[in-house]
Amino acid sequence: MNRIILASQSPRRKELLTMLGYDFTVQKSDVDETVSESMPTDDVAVYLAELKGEAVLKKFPGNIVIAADTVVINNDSILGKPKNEDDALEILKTLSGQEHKVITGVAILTDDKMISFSSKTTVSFYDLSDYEIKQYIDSKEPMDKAGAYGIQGLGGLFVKNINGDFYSVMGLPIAKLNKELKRFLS
Ligand SMILES: Cc1cn([C@H]2C[C@H](O)[C@@H](COP(=O)(O)OP(=O)(O)OP(=O)(O)O)O2)c(=O)[nH]c1=O
Repeated sequence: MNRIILASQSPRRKELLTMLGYDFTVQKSDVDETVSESMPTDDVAVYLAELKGEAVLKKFPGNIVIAADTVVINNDSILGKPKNEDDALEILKTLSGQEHKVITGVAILTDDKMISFSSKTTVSFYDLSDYEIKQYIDSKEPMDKAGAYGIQGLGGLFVKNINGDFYSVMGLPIAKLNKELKRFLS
């Protein structure tokens, strides 16, 4: 059966794929997201999206799988999800007053073909006081998000400028995905 499966546990990705109007189910991928330090940081998101997609397709062959990964890159280092509140504080201090990159990689695959692409956005933050950061961490919003913030939530108050696709920062570049998915399915 050619059904669409979103290989993601992210509620944001589910919400965003719903906007495209396709029927789909959700399966989480459970892959080890450790990557080699020698991999160029700009390639990591696509690599992980492919890995997640392949893991889910292996369990559910014969379907169309969509997977994604979002990374925040600051001075060529990847800032993942915070391990704890102290880590969130460190990450947000690093992003304060600076410009960083957010790359979301997407893979679409079936048994016999796979396409992947990425969407890069530049985000700059206002200067953040320690008090503002601590208040934000108290909201718990940063804890399950790359770079310890959510542009779609209270984290949006930190954003001075964004150059690229808002939805890609949130986890899924829906306009590009819409075009690529149509092409993939035709
Ligand atoms: C920068 C940023 C990230 N995020 C989220 C998107 C992703 O869910 C998360 C990055 O982690 P990911 O590893 O890309 O995704 P995930 O673990 O949440 O879900 P899965 O691997 O099962 O698909 O950070 C936001 O929601 N808003 C933001 O502004």
